[in-house]
Amino acid sequence: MTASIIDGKKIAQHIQSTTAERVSQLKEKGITPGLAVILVGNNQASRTYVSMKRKACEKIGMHSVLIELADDTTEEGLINKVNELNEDNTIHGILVQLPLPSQIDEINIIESIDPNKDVDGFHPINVGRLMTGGEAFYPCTPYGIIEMLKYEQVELRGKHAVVVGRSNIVGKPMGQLLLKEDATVTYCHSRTADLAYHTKQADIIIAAVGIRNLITADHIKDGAVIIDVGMNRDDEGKLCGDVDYQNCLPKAGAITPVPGGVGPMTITMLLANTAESAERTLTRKTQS
Ligand SMILES: Nc1nc(=O)c2c([nH]1)NC[C@@H]1CN(c3ccc(C(=O)N[C@@H](CCC(=O)O)C(=O)O)cc3)C=[N+]21
Repeated sequence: MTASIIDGKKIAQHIQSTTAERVSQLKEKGITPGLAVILVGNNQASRTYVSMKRKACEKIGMHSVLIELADDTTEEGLINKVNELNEDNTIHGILVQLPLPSQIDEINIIESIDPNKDVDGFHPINVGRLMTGGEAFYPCTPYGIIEMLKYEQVELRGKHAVVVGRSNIVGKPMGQLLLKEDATVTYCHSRTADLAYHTKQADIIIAAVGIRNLITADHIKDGAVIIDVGMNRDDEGKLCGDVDYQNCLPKAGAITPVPGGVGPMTITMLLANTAESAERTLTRKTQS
C-alpha cells in the first residue's frame, strides 16, 4: 500500500471559505468578527506565526488587531491589556501568543482571558467543558485534526487512536476530542516504555512530541492513518515533523506532510472559533 497524502492546505482552504461565508452573514447582521493577537517581545518565530494569523483573518474579511508589547512587560501590564480586550465589544477572540517571557506566568495570563473570547481554548473553563460536554472552544490544533479526519472520511468510531504526546495544547485535548468521536484512545509520551508496542496497534496515530523521526515504519501497522503534529528542524534547518515521512509513506494508509498538513489547519480553526464567538454574541443578545 502507498499512503494517500492528506492535503492540509486544501482542507484549510475549504473550511476557510465556509468561515468567510459565516463572516459575511455576520456582517449583514452588523457584526464584524474581530480577533486580537497579543505579541510580547521580539521572538522571530512568533512574529512569523502572528503575521500568518493576521493575513488569514484579512483574507476572510475578519477584523484583526495586533498588540505588540515590550519584552520586559510585567504580568500585571499584560493582564491589564487582556482586561481591556475582555471589555471591548469589537473583539470576539483574544490570543496571547505563546511562549511568553519568563517573568510572566502563562497560567495566570490564560486565566485572565474571558472564556467566551478564549479562541485558543486554553482557559480551564474551556478545557473543563471539553471534558464535560458544555459549550466550549476547542484548542485549534486538535480541533483541526478532527476536521481533517472527518473531511477525509476516516472512520473514528470504535477505532484505536494512539496519541503520542501529552501537552495541554495538543496531546491532552486531542485524546478528549477523539473520545467524543467514539474512538478508543491510548496516550503515549516521552516516558512510555516500548512505544512501538502501542503505536503498532493503532488505526490512527497522532504524533505530537517534538522529536524528529520518532515514528518510523517499524512503529506502524499496515494502512494506519498517521497525523504528524511535529514542528522540528532538520540538519539543513528545514521544517520537519515527528514522523519519518519517506519511511512511513509506503506502509501507511494516509499521512499528513510537514509542512502543509496540520499547520494550516491550526490557523483555520482559530478563524472558525472567532466566527463562532461572534455568532454566540448574537444568540446571547436575542435571548436577553
Ligand atoms: N496562543 C497561541 N496559540 C497558537 O495557536 C500558537 C501559539 N500560541 N504559539 C505558537 C504555536 C505554533 N502555531 C502554528 C500555527 C500554524 C502553523 C503553520 O501554518 N505551519 C505551516 C508552515 C509554517 C512554516 O513553513 O514555517 C505548515 O505546517 O504547513 C505552524 C504553527 C500556533 N501556535
